[in-house]
Amino acid sequence: MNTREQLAFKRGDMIDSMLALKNGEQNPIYKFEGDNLLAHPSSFFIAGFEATATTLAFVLHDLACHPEHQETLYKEIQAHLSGKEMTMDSINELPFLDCILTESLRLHPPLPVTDRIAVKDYKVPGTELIIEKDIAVYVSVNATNQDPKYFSNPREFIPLRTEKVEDKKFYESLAFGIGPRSCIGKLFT
Ligand code: HEM
Repeated sequence: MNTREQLAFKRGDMIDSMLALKNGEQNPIYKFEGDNLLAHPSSFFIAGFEATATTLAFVLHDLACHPEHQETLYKEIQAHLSGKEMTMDSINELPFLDCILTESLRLHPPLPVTDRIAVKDYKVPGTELIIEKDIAVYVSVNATNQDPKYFSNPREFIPLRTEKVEDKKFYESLAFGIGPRSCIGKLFT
């Protein structure tokens, strides 16, 4: 960041955004400087790197176990990308690749547990269980992603799933979490 600032060189990337926050008007409660500033790119790196690497490893594993899907994906890539520059937009036009990633993430979520803190007392419907305010709640992503209520043959790798979105409580799966604190990087992936 110091080097970028000294060279006054802009790339429109995250470092530029961090410098804009550092040099902009500061909120006295949370100042974008020192460790506070450093924490943001660090959390992006930590949150993004391992999860992406694990996802890719499992996608390759699933494709190796299912050569028929590997062949379909290969043909899709050839048809759309052969002889063209590979860009974010062109990669986003590969629907079967999306299905492969989504299904692999459903079966092998790199973060198999997500957590929240109850903001108020909550009675779990249909039970006598009360989750009290301030209690940490851990949600098993694997249990939801492999629940036969939402996914037929849940342990099978089926990229072209036919469940209707309206029949499911969750669109796709919980691999990127859910709600306002869901994964900020999911659109990059
Ligand atoms: C396939 C790759 C990835 C998977 C499966 C994944 C999964 C997740 C999950 C499950 C969460 C917790 C969400 C929740 O509790 O509801 C999360 C949070 C987060 N992820 Fe990812 N992630 C991936 C890639 C990335 C990348 C590439 C970045 C950064 C560029 C990133 C940055 C973050 C950050 C900053 C959070 C915390 C969000 C918050 O607390 O508001 N992730 N991710």
